[in-house]
Amino acid sequence: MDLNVVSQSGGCASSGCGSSADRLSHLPEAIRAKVDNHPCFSEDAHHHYARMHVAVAPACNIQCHYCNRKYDCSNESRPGVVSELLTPDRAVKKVIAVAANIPQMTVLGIAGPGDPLANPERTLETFRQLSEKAPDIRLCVSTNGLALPEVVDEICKHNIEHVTITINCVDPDVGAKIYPWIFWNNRRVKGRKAAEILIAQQQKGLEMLVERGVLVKVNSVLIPGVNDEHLKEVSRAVKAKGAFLHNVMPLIAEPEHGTFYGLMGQRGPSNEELQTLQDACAGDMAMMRHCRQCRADAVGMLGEDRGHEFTLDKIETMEIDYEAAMARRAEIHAEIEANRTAQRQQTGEAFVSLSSLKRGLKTKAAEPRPVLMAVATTGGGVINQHFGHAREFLVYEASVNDVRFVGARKVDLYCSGGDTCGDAETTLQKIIRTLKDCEAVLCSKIGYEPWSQLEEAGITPNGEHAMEPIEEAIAAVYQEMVASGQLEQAGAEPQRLTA
Ligand SMILES: C[S@@+](CC[C@H](N)C(=O)[O-])C[C@H]1O[C@@H](n2cnc3c(N)ncnc32)[C@H](O)[C@@H]1O
Ligand code: SF4
Repeated sequence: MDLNVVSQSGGCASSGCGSSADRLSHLPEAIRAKVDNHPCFSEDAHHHYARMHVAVAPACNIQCHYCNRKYDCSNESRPGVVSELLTPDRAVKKVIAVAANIPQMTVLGIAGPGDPLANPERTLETFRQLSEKAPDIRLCVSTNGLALPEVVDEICKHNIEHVTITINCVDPDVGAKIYPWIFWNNRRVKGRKAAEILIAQQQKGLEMLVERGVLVKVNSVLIPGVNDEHLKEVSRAVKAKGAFLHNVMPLIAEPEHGTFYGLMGQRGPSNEELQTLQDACAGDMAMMRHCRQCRADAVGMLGEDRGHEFTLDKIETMEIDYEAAMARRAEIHAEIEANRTAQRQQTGEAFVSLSSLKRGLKTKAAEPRPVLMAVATTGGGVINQHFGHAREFLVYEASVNDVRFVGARKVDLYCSGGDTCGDAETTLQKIIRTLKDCEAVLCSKIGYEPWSQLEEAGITPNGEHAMEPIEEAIAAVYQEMVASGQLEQAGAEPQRLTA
């Protein structure tokens, strides 16, 4: 997570080399303690800790042109999608079962499938029971913000320290193109007026939460041609009000989802468009780039879904002693933290080496160009996944200044056995297209076929850094590339590493 600029923390500004874990160290202790093991609020934490959502909130008080909660597919990971709705009692049972079986699970979020605050009794009852029965789990909630100001105090009563508000605009003319209606004071309000009310409530809710010391993440859906340029203004506005993090997410719009945008042929942004906008907003605001746009009943590490292991029939049969589970969880968290410290030290050494490379450059123009590299990992902050088993690749940008995470890219599984058969493009070709702007792919192992096709496409496969911390491995590969002279920029003085 790029935390070079952090507003709610009191305005920390750092620059120069530093791993994502190190960047957390610039935060005031009280804030670091809140995000350090929160996979959605800290990029570094998402390598080590898991989250879950419980689907207790079916209704919504507004309509967004990109949302249709009726369309469900159990194989699909997308916001608003769920397999089964839960009562608060059942949700609590499920959370306890998951926490006992997945000790890395530190966060329980309520994010739908509708709006949690349009279902206040169900949402608050779930939080009330959990804060009593599972006090070691962080609670958070995700909302469109319409009902937020009225429930802020109630939320704070349940010890909720993290809230996400979806803010797609601060201009009602833009809002009128995203929201056809809201339900407000027992009637339906449409068009510009609806957007005006929604925006005012969101901004008021944000201010109230910040005043009470709650960390606020703002989600914005990037809708090309509708709010793309406008999101920079949104970023500035929410930063000024004290938001902690801005998460610009790509619109998902397929005709078969039955949404207005899907049916109208509205497209989502490309990876490049998303990254360009995130970079443009980053000057003003700390950006989240590791969001996986989870289902409203997701369970596990970000990017994975273990919900099928915890269906109602399965949890009914589980006998859990949560006192004992809490002790075990604490032990495992201590192990995770010991590993993170060791990784931080290793990565720190690689960054010292990058810094000396930068100092050795004669001029700015002589700097080797930055490159993108993709990584296959199952978590733990290390390169530990076979190329063929990856369902997503994490993409990092390496330069002489830094190694920074820029995003996760989903792919179809290469080793699924059902590749070519009649498709115009094979699974491997699709993966290569997804990674076409990357210079290298780092994984634990890779087969002969993908190796040769990646090379042919100009992407260097690399299996030499298995089990190494990700950022350390990337820094090492980058330095090898610089040493070989392959990253020299046109017109710049040639640079060679001597060591
Ligand atoms: C399903 S919503 C639930 C919480 C709440 N109702 C809200 O909208 O903030 C979770 C997040 O997914 C986003 N989302 C929903 N449908 C989406 C889509 N088709 N494309 C991109 N983001 C979407 C929402 O904007 C929101 O930020
Ligand atoms: S506010 Fe959330 S649940 Fe409601 S329509 Fe929009 S995305 Fe869907």
